[in-house]
Amino acid sequence: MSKTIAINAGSSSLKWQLYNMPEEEVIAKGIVERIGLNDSIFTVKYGDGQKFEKVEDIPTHELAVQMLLDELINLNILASYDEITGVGHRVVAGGEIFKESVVISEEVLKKIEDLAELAPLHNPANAAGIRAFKAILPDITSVAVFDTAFHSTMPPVAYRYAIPTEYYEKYGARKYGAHGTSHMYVSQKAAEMLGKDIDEVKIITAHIGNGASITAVRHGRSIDTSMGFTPLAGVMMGTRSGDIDPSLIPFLMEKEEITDVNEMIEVLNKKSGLLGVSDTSSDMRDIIQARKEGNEKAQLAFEVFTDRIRKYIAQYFAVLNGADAVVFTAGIGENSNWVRTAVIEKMSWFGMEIDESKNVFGVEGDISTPDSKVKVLVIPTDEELVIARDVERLKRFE
Ligand SMILES: Nc1ncnc2c1ncn2[C@@H]1O[C@H](COP(=O)(O)OP(=O)(O)O)[C@@H](O)[C@H]1O
Ligand SMILES: CC(=O)OP(=O)(O)O
Ligand SMILES: [Mg+2]
Repeated sequence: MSKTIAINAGSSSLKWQLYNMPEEEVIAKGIVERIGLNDSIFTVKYGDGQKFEKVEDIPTHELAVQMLLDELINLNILASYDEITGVGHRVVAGGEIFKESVVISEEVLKKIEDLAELAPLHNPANAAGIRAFKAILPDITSVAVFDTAFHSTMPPVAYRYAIPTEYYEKYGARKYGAHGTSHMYVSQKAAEMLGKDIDEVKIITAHIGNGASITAVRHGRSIDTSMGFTPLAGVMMGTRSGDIDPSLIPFLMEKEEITDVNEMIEVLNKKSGLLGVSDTSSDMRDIIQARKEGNEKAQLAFEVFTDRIRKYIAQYFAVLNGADAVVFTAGIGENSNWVRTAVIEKMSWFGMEIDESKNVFGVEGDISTPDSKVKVLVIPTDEELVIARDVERLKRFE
């Protein structure tokens, strides 16, 4: 038996799970939130229901990794680091270079860092996590699992932008998508739930967390997805605008006297979305609470958010020429019956109807009525498990 750790480093968080493999038994898991801000929150769950939490400033991903490795020993989860034989890291952008998971060499790591332009909020954090692990555990199998890999099957008709061809050819200016590990995992689960072979079904997957994207899946492959060249495009998110008219960028820069375009992109990445429209919060739980209290901006933010998701789902009915199921996953998709209802209730023409008695907090599985032609499914995602499986698979080739 060997232990494998899966690391999912986000722009401001680091989620991890430690497994006994190949049994896929979770030994411990944790999350470090608010990295780079004050009062970062460090949580570990282990044993039979034990929990460890501390709140202190954690300025970097390196420190977060160092702390989690220290606590594995301090909390007696591990007797020694020798028990860990593999680590898998989520990497958001793999560009056109990485179409599947790879063992991380120095050259691979350099390329991941070079791909930061395609995921400015994510790849630098992913690379920092990799470097921090390499420094402490240099000899274990280290694998990168790319968010973009599942989308590498998209046809040119989906991934090309209507801009001069030379920009695609010279710079790879195209759609890459993200959250692929999650879209793959939940679409496979959906086929199982429908009792059908993945090859026979058409599925629309809605990964709605702090970052959010919608994907059209046919024959188990991604054929279109809402995120673009970077994870800024597509539906509205917690702090990201999603699709906007690009002409707004120079217009707003002039009006606001912003001279650096990166500053403008930062506004679209970090000050927009739910936060920007509501002027209240980027967190859906706060938005739902505020709208209940009559906050009109929060109400509008909620409506724009669900409107954009509905429109992308509708688009993908056209791309797939129909679908067997729509899947909701990730923090909001799994937990918010309000969002699911708001998205689906205006889509009865598409053959979807939610059974509200099933659409409750904590539900998993089919939430549609028996008459609903297209099934509406809630499926918890598990990016960490897919990562751990890839480490196990690639270990054999080391
Ligand atoms: N019970 C809930 N109701 C509504 N939204 C929720 C609930 N629990 C979590 N969320 C939302 O999920 C989002 C975070 O999702 P998550 O998938 O963890 O994001 P990420 O991985 O991108 O950091 C937040 O907007 C949070 O408010
Ligand atoms: C790519 C992306 O948006 O990831 P996350 O949802 O973890 O921010
Ligand atoms: Mg996520």
